Amino acid sequence: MAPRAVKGKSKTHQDTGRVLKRKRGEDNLATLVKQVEDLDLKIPIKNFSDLPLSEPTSKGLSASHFKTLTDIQSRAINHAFKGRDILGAAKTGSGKTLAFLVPILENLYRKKWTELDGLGALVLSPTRELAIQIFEVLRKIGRYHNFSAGLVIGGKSLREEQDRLGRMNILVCTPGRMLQHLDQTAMFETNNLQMLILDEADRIMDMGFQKTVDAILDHLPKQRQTMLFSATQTKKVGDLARLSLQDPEYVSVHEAAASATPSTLQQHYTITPLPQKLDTLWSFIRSNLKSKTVVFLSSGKQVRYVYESLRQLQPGISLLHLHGRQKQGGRLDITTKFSQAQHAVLFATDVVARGLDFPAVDWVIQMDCPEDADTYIHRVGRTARYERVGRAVLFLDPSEEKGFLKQLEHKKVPIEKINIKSNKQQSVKNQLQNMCFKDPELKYLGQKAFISYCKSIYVQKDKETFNIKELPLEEYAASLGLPGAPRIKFIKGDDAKERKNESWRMAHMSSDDDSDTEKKDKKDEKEVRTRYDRMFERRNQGVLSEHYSKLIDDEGTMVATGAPKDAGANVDDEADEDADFLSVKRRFAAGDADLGEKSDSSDSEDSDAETKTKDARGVKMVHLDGQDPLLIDSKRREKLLKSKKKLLKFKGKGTKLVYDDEGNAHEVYEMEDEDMFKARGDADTQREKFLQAETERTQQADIEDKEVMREKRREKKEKRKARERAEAEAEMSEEEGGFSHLPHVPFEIPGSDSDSASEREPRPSKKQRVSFAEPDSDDEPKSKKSQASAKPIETLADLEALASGLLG
Ligand SMILES: Nc1ncnc2c1ncn2[C@@H]1O[C@H](COP(=O)(O)OP(=O)(O)OP(=O)(O)O)[C@@H](O)[C@H]1O
Repeated sequence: MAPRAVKGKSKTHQDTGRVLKRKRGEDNLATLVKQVEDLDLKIPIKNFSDLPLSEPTSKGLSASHFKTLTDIQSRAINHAFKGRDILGAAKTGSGKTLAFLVPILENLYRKKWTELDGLGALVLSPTRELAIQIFEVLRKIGRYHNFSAGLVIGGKSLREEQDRLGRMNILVCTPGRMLQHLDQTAMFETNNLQMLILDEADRIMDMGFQKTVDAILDHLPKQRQTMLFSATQTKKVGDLARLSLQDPEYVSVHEAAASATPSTLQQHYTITPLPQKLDTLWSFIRSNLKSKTVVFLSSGKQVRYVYESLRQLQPGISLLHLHGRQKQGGRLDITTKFSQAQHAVLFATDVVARGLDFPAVDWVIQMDCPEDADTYIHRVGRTARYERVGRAVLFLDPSEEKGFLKQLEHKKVPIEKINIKSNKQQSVKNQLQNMCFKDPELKYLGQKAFISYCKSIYVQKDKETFNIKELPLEEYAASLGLPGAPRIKFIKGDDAKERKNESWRMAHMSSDDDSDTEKKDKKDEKEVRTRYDRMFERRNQGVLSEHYSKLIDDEGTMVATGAPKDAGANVDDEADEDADFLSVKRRFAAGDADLGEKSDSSDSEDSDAETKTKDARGVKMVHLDGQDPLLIDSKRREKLLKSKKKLLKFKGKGTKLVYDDEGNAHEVYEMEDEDMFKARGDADTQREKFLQAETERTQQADIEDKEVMREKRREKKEKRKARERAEAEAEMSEEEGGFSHLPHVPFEIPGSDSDSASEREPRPSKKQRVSFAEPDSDDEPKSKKSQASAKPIETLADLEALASGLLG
């Protein structure tokens, strides 16, 4: 008996303690709400400790070592606390992220937001990398809160995300994926949303995202708090109207400042004619091996080529590259590697131009001129972040100088001209040419890079700065190591014709010359062709050029590739070794099949549906049922054609049949007997009837779906009310001197055991704390450490695992 009495007594004490704790929590919350109401917006706040903050946020901020507020934080957070719509503009690296994350946590906390309330805040980011970064900061400072938070950026199964989305309080996402969920995830409701945040707002509101963002906005309640942040803020009336902003507070930190860029940033430009850019970049990298540098290029293809080619030249510093076409896992690995590196060069497109906070970047090099001054500001903002120093250099072609400097001046960007020391300039042109000749893949990348660069110039709106006709394209192609400027299809008009003819004329220049014609005839007689002849025939035959012609001297040997002259003498030997790889005879059309004869039996292992032949000149061909013959013009192609899986592509998909009871095969959809069809009335009436029946069916389904949703909502509400009633009763009994067995912990997220909200008990007996797990600071007690600690995120898988943990 006695032990039971002790146990009963201690339980009573526990319950009383819990009730008191809850009461204290309620009182603190009421005080917090009052402090926020009384907040004087005119008094700037210096320290986070001076802000009316909840305990979990205060702890999260100090554990992340944030003590004093930056300007934008000091001017935006208090307005945001009061529920105002905000247009926040501040220089790059000035701490805009916390300026919206702290209000998210605090505003939801003061509203006692729980899982049952659904989505409370939505943060939109233009890129996945930025979304991940924002989510990580949220995890850090929100680690002591109980909100559930999720990252929705695509790159993984929609189904997996769908299951968890309905239980999120805070979401950080990219617009495309968000819209997909809003359209397709039945249990995902946003009608309770309190806050919408657009980071890099001007980018999100611009043309590229316009339709997606408008469609997202259609799903969101009009009554909400909306906050927009960017270093280059939009104030376009149209944009503000689209977002239904209500009397927004324009918080601009740098509007009155002398410059739009951080004062700790040194900015320079150098006039580098297009054909010298790569040499200049190489020279820069070679003389800054102990630096961390981001190099911006205008397209993913440019990035790939510059990365691949310079990597092969082994500059003595680690090189990385990042562009939007890479797989998400790889992208995350690269950002992590670059963040952690002390010295490295990252070649990137504008996918990293905005928002990314790589630590300690020394240099930003803009090898390709950005499309406008805003993009320039964001790019250079990857260095000189939060009071650190940094340097930026912009490479300008002489034709770009006037127009672009005007733009920069207009945007208050202070920039000075510098010259490259000629004794430091190294040329890689010859090496690149050599590499491109040896490696057709590299040459191919180079050609793609060339074309995409030209395209990027051609599509620019600012014709004062970007004029493709003023660019020395032939020399530029040579500087990339290419044997001539690839033909550019998108340049229309007379000019294009000229170029095309020029290119053709160059390619056939030797045959115009009598002596060369003689040699050519002799050459044809003996069928002796060099490796390079074959290489040029193999790919991009339209690319033959003056440059290539120059590279081949009268004897047909190579002279100008940087390779020793007698290397040319060995060319034929090498060519023999590589005969299969290089014996490409694309000029024989596949339709020339009747020239062919059956190949020998060694090829007979291939499927029955295909037969192999050789044409009169020995080129192998594969004949597939009912298809034009496919040419085997290289080893690679031959291998490809041996793969049955790959051959399926050429064979068509086959037809699906269904069998009736007698075993007769039928098409899945067969034409009905015409008489029977007519017997049922004329086609229009039948169509009408069909449409009507389908409309009724979908309407009925819609009604049923809505009923199910209503029922689920009703259940949720009832459970919530039941819980509140129970809490009220508990308090009553406390006041009456009794105690309650029902503990109350505000902002609790129910445990992860059950899948749907409707299955969960209104007050789970064992609660699972869901926190923004993060390695703890040393000063935390051990027990708490275990709650909030997690291993640092290194891969996408880690991040996903973490998100799953949060989403439970
Ligand atoms: N109050 C603060 N105290 C100390 N460091 C801070 C504070 N606020 C932000 N920082 C740091 O400053 C850096 C830049 O912050 P953040 O990424 O939020 O800048 P931003 O204004 O969003 O930049 P961008 O315009 O490039 O997106 C980060 O490393 C962040 O940790």
